[in-house]
Amino acid sequence: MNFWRKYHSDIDSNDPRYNQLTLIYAIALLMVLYFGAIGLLNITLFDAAYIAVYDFIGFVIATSIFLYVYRGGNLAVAGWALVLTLITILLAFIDLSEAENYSLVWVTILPPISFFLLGSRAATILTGLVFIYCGWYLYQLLQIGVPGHLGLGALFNFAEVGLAHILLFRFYERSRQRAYDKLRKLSITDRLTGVYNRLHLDNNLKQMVALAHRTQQPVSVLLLDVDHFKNINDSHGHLMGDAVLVHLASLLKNLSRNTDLLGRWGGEEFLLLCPNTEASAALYLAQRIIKALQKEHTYRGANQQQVTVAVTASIGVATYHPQQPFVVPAAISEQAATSSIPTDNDTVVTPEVAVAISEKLLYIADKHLYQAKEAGRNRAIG
Ligand SMILES: Nc1nc2c(ncn2[C@@H]2O[C@H](COP(=O)(O)OP(=O)(O)OP(=O)(O)O)[C@@H](O)[C@H]2O)c(=O)[nH]1
Repeated sequence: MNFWRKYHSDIDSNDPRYNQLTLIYAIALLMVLYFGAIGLLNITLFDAAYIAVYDFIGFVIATSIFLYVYRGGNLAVAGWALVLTLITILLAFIDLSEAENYSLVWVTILPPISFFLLGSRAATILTGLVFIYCGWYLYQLLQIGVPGHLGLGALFNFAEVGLAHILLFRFYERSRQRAYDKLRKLSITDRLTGVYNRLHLDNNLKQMVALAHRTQQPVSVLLLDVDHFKNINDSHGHLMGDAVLVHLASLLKNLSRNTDLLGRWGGEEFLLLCPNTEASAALYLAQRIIKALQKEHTYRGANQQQVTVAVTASIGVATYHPQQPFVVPAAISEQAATSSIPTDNDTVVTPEVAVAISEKLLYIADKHLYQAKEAGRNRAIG
C-alpha cells in the first residue's frame, strides 16, 4: 500500500479524492520545506528574526495539516485549512511587499487549488472575495501613488484576469464533476433494470458489515432468483423476460426500505442488502416479496403483445449479528467446524474480516436459496 494512503485505504486511484489527497500532500510539503528553509535563512543570514516568526507559524500550520491528513484526517477539513492558510499567506505577502514587483499575480494560483479542493460553489465565493479584496487593495495603492509602475490599466487587467480565472475554473470543475458523476452512475448501475450492479453491491456489503460491527447492529441479505425463468424466455421471448426483470426490480424497490440497497446480482438474480435488520424481519420481508410476486402482472413482449404471467421466485436469507458468533449452520456446510469467523468484542473490524463475513453471508444466502429451490420453489428460507 502506498505510504501516503496508509490511513486512507478506502481511497483508491479511481476515486476523485485520490488526486485531492495528492495535491494536499504536495502543497503542505512544499510549504513545510519553503517556510523551514526561508525561516532558517531569515535567522542565520538575513538577521530578520521578526519575519522568521511568520515563517515559523507557517511551518507549524503546514506541518499540522500534513500530519493531520497523514493520520487519516478528514480531507474536506484539510482542504479548507490549506486553502485558508494559503490565502492568509498570500495576502500577508502582498501586503508586506505593497504589491511591488507584481506580487499580486500570486493570487492567480488560488482558483485552481480552491476549485479542486473545495468544489465549485465554495471556491467561487472564496476566490471571488479574495479577488475583490485584492482589486480594492490595488485601488487604494493607486490613490496614494503606486510603487512598481502600476497604473489604472493594471487594475483593469487584474480584475479581468481574476474574473476570467474564476469563470474558467468554475466551468472546468463543473464539467469535470458532471462527467465524473455520469461515469460513476454508469459504472454502478445495471443497464436493464436501473438498480445497482454486482460491483456496487459487493463494495457496499463489506462497508455495511464493517458498520454493523461498529454499531453492533445486525445486517441481513436476501438473494432472490426467479423460478423457471428460462421457461418465460422460451415461451414468451427474451424481451418479455427483460420486462419481467424490470418489473421485479421496481417491485423489490417498492417493498424495501430506503436504507436497503437493491441490485442485480446476475442474470435473473437480485440481491437486497438490509442494514439494521434482524433475521426475523428479513424473513418477513422475503415472504412479503414472494406474496407480492404471486399476483399476476401484464407484460409487454415482442410486437407489443401483452401477456399476463404469474412469476414466482425463491429467496435465500442470511443474517450477520455482531453480538453472536458467526458460524455457518452445519446443515449447509461440510466445513462448519472451521467456518466460525474470529470477531472479538472490538468495535473495529479489519477489512479482511469484513470480506470474510460478507462472503460467508452470501454463501449462506446462496445455500438457503438452493434449499428453497429444492423444496419446490416459490418460497423463502432463512
Ligand atoms: N430475458 C433475459 N433473460 C436472461 C437475462 N439474463 C439471464 N437470462 C436467462 O435466465 C435464464 C436462467 O435459467 P436457469 O439458470 O436455468 O434458471 P431458471 O430457468 O430460472 O430455473 P430455476 O432457477 O432453477 O428456477 C437463462 O435462460 C438465461 O438466458 C436477461 O438479462 N434477460
